[in-house]
Amino acid sequence: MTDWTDPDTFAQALEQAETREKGNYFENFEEGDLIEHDPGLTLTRWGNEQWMGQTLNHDPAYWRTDAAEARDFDEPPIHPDYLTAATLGITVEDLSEKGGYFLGRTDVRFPEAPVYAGTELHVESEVVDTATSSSRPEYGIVSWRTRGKDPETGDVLCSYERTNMIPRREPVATDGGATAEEDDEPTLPETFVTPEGGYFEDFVDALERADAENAAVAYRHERGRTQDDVTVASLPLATLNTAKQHHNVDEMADSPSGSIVTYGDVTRSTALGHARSDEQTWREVGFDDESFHTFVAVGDTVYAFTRVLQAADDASSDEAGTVRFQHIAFNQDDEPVYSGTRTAEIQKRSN
Ligand SMILES: C/C(=C\C(=O)O)C(=O)SCCNC(=O)CCNC(=O)[C@H](O)C(C)(C)COP(=O)(O)OP(=O)(O)OC[C@H]1O[C@@H](n2cnc3c(N)ncnc32)[C@H](O)[C@@H]1OP(=O)(O)O
Repeated sequence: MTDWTDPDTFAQALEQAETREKGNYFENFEEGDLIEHDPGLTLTRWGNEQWMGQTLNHDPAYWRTDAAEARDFDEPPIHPDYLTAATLGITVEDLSEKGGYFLGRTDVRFPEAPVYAGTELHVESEVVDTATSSSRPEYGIVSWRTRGKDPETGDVLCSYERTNMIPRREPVATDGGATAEEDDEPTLPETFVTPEGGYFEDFVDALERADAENAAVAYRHERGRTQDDVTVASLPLATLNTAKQHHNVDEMADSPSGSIVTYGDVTRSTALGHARSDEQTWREVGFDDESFHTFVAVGDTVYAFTRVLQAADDASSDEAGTVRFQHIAFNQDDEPVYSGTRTAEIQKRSN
């Protein structure tokens, strides 16, 4: 009788067998398609704390009841970074498990009301754009509008538009992409101003000083977080993110990165954690123009750099003001790995 586990026999069996594939190719997506994602998860306090702890998001309002109550929360809520990562993680099986790269995201928005542990997350996505990648014939570029909902109330808890490169079943002829233009000389302001503290007034004051001196409010944060198996593989899996980029070393050996890479939401949340450690965050409003510039892998260290763009006294609470930042995550070689703008309400000093 044939022993199917004999190595030579089994090698032949593998050659003959068809693979039951996962995920979708570029050709499977058509503008207007609405996809309801089967996976869903209950946002737990454990998942929240695991995410926040590993990404150095230590805002006490998300950890301690008294600090939560001081911010008008009933209890420590689910952190917006974990909510965003879970909303995206659930979509990967349908949208991007086939491979390709998470290029960017914009219009990330949260409602004013906090989300609490115990909420079940249901997620749907709509294909909003499909485009040819002129530089990479084996890929197309797909954008989706995704909404994470509380099925009990129907409330949208997190929404955004995300863009990925997605492998094509059949490569197409392309024009090879535009040739890179010569970069202009960088024209950075001569002076960088650093806020003296982390309250709203400190950002307003820094912007006023920068305006008077024709300078920028820009500074780096000291903390760094080296990527390890937990951040690269465990955190995305905990959000049901099935992208092989994060947990299949064997498959990734032949990819441009050569190995598994950090989930984009871990990279950005880590950089944001560093930035938030130097401010008095009141509430996250949203994120725009997020881009992932290059891979982050096990052994790389994620640092953060912040520019303060704008401040306005128009927050949802009298106790805070609104500040718009640009955050840039960078690695140990000073290469930008992520950038995005963030609108957040920052606590006022008087409180
Ligand atoms: C969840 C998840 C995966 C998943 O979801 O399952 C993940 O977490 S995975 C980890 C996080 N992720 C990364 O680690 C990627 C980091 N990144 C890179 O390693 C490089 O970026 C690259 C190798 C991908 C490309 O490298 P590159 O070829 O040199 O890059 P570019 O030429 O800039 O972009 C090529 C084409 O994408 C267009 N393009 C770029 N950005 C945007 C955008 N924001 N919106 C719309 N189109 C965009 C561009 O317009 C060009 O289009 P054309 O092909 O038509 O010219």
